[in-house]
Amino acid sequence: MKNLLSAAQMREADAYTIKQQAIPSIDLMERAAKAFVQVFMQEVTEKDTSIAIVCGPGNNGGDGLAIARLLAHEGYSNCEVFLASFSAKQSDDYLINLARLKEAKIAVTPLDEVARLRKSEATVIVDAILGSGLNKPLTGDFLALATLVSELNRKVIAVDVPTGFYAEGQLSHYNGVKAELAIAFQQPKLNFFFPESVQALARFKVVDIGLDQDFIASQSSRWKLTEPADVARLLVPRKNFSHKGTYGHALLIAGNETTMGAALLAARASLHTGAGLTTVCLPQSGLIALNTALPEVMALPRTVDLSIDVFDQFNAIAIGPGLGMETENERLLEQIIGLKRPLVIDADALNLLAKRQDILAELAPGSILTPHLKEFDRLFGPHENWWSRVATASEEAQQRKIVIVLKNQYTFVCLPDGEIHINPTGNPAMASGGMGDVLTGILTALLAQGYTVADAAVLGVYLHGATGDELAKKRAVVSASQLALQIPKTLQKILKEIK
Ligand SMILES: NC(=O)C1=CN([C@@H]2O[C@H](COP(=O)(O)OP(=O)(O)OC[C@H]3O[C@@H](n4cnc5c(N)ncnc54)[C@H](O)[C@@H]3O)[C@@H](O)[C@H]2O)[C@@H](O)CC1
Ligand SMILES: Nc1ncnc2c1ncn2[C@@H]1O[C@H](COP(=O)(O)OP(=O)(O)O)[C@@H](O)[C@H]1O
Repeated sequence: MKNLLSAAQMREADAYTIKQQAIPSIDLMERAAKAFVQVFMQEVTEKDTSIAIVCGPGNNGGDGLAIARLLAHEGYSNCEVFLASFSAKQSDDYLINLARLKEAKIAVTPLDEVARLRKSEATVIVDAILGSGLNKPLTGDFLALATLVSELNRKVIAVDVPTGFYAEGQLSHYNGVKAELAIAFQQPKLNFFFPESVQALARFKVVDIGLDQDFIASQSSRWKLTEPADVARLLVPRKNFSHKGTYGHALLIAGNETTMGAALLAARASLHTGAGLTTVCLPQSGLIALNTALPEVMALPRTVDLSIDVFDQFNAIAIGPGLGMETENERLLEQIIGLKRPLVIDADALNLLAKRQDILAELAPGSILTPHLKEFDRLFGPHENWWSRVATASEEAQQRKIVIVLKNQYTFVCLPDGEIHINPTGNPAMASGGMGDVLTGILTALLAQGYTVADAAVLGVYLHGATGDELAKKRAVVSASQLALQIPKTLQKILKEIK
C-alpha cells in the first residue's frame, strides 16, 4: 500500500531526494515539468490549441515556466505565458526558468492587472499560480486572478493542485481555481479523496517525479492508499483438495417484507465471493424468492422463537441489509451482539444501533461497521464536513477496536490501529440501491473464509469497487445484481496477476 504523506512530509521527501540523488532542485523541477507535459499531451492533442500558462511567483510558477518552454519544444505553437508575480518574492528556480524562457525567445506577459487575462482567447489554461506552498487563504490579487481563471470557463489544467487548494485539512469555503484536471506530482493529495474536492477539480492524475520511494515508505503516516499489489498479496487462491467446508459458512441476517431484495443481493455476493456455504436468516415470506433466485443458498427462517444457539455453526455473521426497524429485529440485534462475536453490521442494524447506543457499546472488538454518510452521522452525530467525519470514524474504530468502513466514492477503511486505508476503486455508475448490500455479502464471505478483519475490509472494499469499474467500462449504470455476478471474474483477474 502506498504511504500517503502530508504536504509537509512531501517537502521533506523533496529535500531528501535532492540530497540523496545529488539532484539540484532546478533539475527536479525540470523532471516534474516533463512528467506534467507527458500527461498534458494526452489531454490536449491538437498542437495548435491556444493555451494560456499562468505562472505565480514560487516553484509552482517555476514549473509553469518550464512547462511553457517544453510545450513550445513539443510543437505547441499557440502558447501565451502570463506572470502573476504581484508583490511576492520569486523563488530561485522560478527565476532560472524565467531566464531559460527568455533565452528560448518565448514572450511573457506580466499580469500587472489581473483583468489582462480576460483578453486571452486561450481555450486551455494551465494553472501554475500557487501550488502546495499555499499557506494562507487567497486574498487580493491572487484571489481575483483565481476567480477570473474559473470564471473564464476554459478547460483548466492545474499544475500539482488548483490554486487555493489545500492538500489536506478541511476544505469548507473553497475560493480557489476550479480545474477540470489536476496533474499532481508524486502522489495524490489527501484532499483529492474527499467529496468537497469537487469544488476545486473534476479529476486528477498523478505523475511520478522520482522522489525517493524508500524515504516515502519510511515516513510515519496513518493514511494508506490501497494498490493492486496489496490485494494481489492478500488474496489467497483456492486450494487443491479443498471442499465447501474449507471456505466457511456465512450467515446474513437480512431482508423484510418490502426489502427482501437486500437479503438476496447480500447472499448473491457472498456466494460469488466464495463462501463455502451461505445461509440467509430471513422472514418466512422470503423463502420462495430465495429458493428460486439462489438455489445454492440456504435459509434460516426468522421466527420469534429462533434459538440463539443456532448461530454457533456460522464462521461469520452479518446483520442489517433490508432488516427493518421493528422491535423484534431490535431484540434480535441485541441477542446477536450479546453473543460477543465479531459481526458485520450494516444498514438497518446501524440505524437500530443509532437508537440503542447501549447495545453499540457492547459490540465485540473485531466487528465491521459499514455506514454510508447518513448512517454514520446517525450513529456518531452530525458532521459538517468529511474531514471531521473521517476523524471521528478513526477515533471510534480505535476506541472500540473495530473496523469502520465509511462508504463513499473513495471509501475510507478505518482500522483499530489508527490506519486509514483509502480505497481507489469504484465509480458513479455504481451509485444505485443495493450496492451496499453486495458489499456486506462480500465482506461476510471473506471473513467466513478466514481472512482477518482488516484484510477482509481492505480487500472486500477494493474488490467491490474494482468489479464496478470493470462493468462500468461498457455500461453507464451498473446494478447491484450485475456486480455480484461479476465478482468471480475480478477474483480471477487478481489471481492471474499474482502468477
Ligand atoms: N522540489 C520541489 O520542491 C518541487 C516543487 N515543485 C512545485 O513546487 C510547488 C510548491 O512551490 P512553493 O513551495 O514555491 O510554493 P508555491 O509556488 O505554491 O507558492 C509560492 C509562494 O506563495 C506564497 N503564498 C502562499 N499562499 C499564498 C497566498 N494565499 N497568497 C499569496 N501568496 C501565498 C508562499 O510564501 C509560497 O512560498 C509545488 O506545488 C510544485 O508545483 C515541483 O517543481 C516539483 C519539485
Ligand atoms: N460514486 C460512487 N463511486 C464509487 N462507489 C460508489 C459510488 N456510489 C456508491 N458507491 C458504492 O456503493 C455502495 C453503496 O452503499 P449503500 O449506500 O449502503 O447502498 P445500499 O444501501 O443501497 O445498499 C458503497 O460501497 C459505495 O462505496
